[in-house]
Amino acid sequence: MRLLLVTAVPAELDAALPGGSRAGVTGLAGGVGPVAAAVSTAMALASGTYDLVVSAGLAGGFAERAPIGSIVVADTVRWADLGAATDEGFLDLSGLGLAGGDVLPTTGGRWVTDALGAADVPALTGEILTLATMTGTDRRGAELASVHPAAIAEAMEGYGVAWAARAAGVRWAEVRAVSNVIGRRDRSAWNIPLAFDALRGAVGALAAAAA
Ligand SMILES: O=C(O)c1cccc(C(=O)CC[C@H]2O[C@@H](n3cnc4c(=O)[nH]cnc43)[C@H](O)[C@@H]2O)c1
Repeated sequence: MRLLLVTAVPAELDAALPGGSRAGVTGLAGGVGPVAAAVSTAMALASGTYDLVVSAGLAGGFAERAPIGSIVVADTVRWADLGAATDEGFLDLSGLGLAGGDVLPTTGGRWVTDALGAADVPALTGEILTLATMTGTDRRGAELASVHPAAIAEAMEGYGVAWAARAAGVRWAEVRAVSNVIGRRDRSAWNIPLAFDALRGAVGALAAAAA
């Protein structure tokens, strides 16, 4: 198994994969947001051969769905702010009569949950939203929780990684550690050390299964 692990920032990669690579796993800090993630992933897939791409890093967890320190695994990913904000509410691309922007079911999520299960790493599975704009108010967090009842977490890159992997015909998944509760931005309430410990454990399990 040749696994490409794509984080947003180098600190996430250092935490997830100390040293940047392991047998069977290549790490890449691809940048923040769906566009940087998609371009970096597409370039990596064009210059190397991989069986699975994993979008990994920190995430915000929806209150009472994914607590700080938990590992979340996507069964589907959705780019939740791709569309139009209208007086009648948010319209996604299909609501605008445009193609693209579909919810993407992961093609490598089962391999990931099996690998985590084999290593006794607890994980929550559900939809992970991709947002170009990180949620920073309680009002927006409550709105997203209501509109997306199956969503357990949000991050900023998963959909971009998935889009690039899908275009290249490579299986993909999203695995994250929850560092903060989605809502009013309060950097002091983020627990990055706890999330990084959890992320290191989860990625270690994936590396063991890939080796
Ligand atoms: O401040 C630090 O020390 C620090 C160290 C490592 C990473 C960070 C980040 O800010 C990572 C940003 C990255 O994390 C995802 N993320 C985390 N929480 C959320 C959220 O509530 N909503 C959306 N995205 C979130 C995201 O994928 C970012 O790219 C800071």
